[in-house]
Amino acid sequence: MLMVQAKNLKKYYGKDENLVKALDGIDFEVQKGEFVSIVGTSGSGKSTLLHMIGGLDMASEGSVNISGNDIFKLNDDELTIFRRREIGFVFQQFNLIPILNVYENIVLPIELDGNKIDNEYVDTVINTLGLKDKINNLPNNLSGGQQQRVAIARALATKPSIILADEPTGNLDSKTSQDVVGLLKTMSERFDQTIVIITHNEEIAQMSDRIIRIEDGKIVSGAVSK
Ligand SMILES: Nc1ncnc2c1ncn2[C@@H]1O[C@H](COP(=O)(O)OP(=O)(O)OP(=O)(O)O)[C@@H](O)[C@H]1O
Repeated sequence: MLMVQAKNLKKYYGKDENLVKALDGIDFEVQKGEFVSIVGTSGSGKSTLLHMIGGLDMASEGSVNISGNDIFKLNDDELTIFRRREIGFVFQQFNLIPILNVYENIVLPIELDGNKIDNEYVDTVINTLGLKDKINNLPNNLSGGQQQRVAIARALATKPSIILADEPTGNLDSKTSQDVVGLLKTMSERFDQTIVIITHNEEIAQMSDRIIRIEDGKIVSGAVSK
């Protein structure tokens, strides 16, 4: 089942002599349950691409369809709700709420959406990520790897169509990075969760099901699954 489809996606910044073609005609697809990495050198357009797929910024041209929704056709309010329900974000800086404990951080997006917590599912996520004995801790009392695992649990909590992770291992040492990405892979397999990560790190990328390579705003390989 097709989960993400980008068509002729372009993002231009500035104009005339200052024109930057951050994305210059991108086409790709991600199937449900795939764990895909997007790899490219600094400035190649990775973050811009992730922001487009996540509905955080508008494209100059082209379309992004997520789980049957043409996201650039949604108005601001619809897009806000769509993001909250259908997209789980994971960032390099974890972005946990310091005054909430681990459990409260994880279930916050469910509560913000006014939904009932599926305790069995949330417990399974917490256990699989090895966070069971940490649920009452505040984020500041956790290691970086543990904090990122909480951010992953929070992203999974609403059962989104897709998880988008922007350099999720950027603040972690290499052993912890491999552990965290290994857990993302497990989550993808166990819950048939679609996951797209951006990474500079070739070793991390090799752990994914497919690598999309981007250069100068264009995809050079891996645009569709084999
Ligand atoms: N808001 C902006 N205004 C102008 N140019 C921008 C803006 N955001 C990004 N760019 C330019 O677009 C290009 C792609 O940037 P982007 O951040 O997507 O690359 P990246 O591959 O994620 O880089 P990095 O790995 O360093 O984060 C770069 O040339 C960048 O300078």
